[in-house]
Amino acid sequence: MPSNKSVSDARITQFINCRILRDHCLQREDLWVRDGKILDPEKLFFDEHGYADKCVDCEGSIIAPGFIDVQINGGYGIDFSQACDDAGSGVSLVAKKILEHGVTSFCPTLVTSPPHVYHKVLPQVKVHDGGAHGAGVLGFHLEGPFISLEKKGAHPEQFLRTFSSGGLRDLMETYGGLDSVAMVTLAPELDGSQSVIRDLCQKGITVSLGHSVANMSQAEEAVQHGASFITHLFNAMLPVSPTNDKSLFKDSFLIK
Ligand SMILES: CC(=O)N[C@@H]1[C@@H](O)[C@H](O)[C@@H](COP(=O)(O)O)O[C@@H]1O
Repeated sequence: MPSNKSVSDARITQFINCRILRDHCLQREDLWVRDGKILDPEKLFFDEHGYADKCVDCEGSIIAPGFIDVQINGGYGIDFSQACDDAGSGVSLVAKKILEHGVTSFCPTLVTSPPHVYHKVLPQVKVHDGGAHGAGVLGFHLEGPFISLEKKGAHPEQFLRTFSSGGLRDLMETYGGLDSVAMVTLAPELDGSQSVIRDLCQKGITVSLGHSVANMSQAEEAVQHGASFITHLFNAMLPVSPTNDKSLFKDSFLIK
């Protein structure tokens, strides 16, 4: 019997023989979907008197939300931070491969690089949805170059920058544009960073704090200006200890 057309014309799919994550464990249950939305079977049967139009046998597979990878620098022989002519193909290859590992969307990430790398790579990749062809691209994650010299970690020192031209101008000179950018990692203790955080957030770009020697009040101010993420927590920031009230780490609780 088909779905109840008086409620909706959209077809209903029933996934059977699958395991779904509920209450912290995998449970054998059917899953009902209409128009991309999971349905409550009780409402479907008793209120709507609806039934599935299509049945899919999952043969014991797990149905779970996809992973979102917000920091991936490349893979499968591709380095996103290379200024090449076919950056789009590199991103597409990685998008296809990571789908096999359950990643359904991601942010191709560039480490601290000279301006010509951003100018070359960023325009070649557009934000797009995922599908059977590969994971969706949420936009670039630009990790640096506005980070702390002291906590540069593996990032090349010669390309680090400060907001010496006032903020937004430094961003534009360095990155060339922000159209395909989803996230920027920066150190909030750099002069001018607070207005940059506000400007980025107003453009819908997520600001992540990292590679930083920020103290508590600098991190707190960054959160107030819109920062909402921390890049590789514990790594490349001041250490935390019972007597150290300076670490950015303590502010991760505020961000949460
Ligand atoms: C503490 C530190 O410096 N961490 C960096 C990280 O910021 C960077 O994203 C990654 C790139 O790795 P890749 O160059 O091998 O892709 O390298 C290191 O893990």
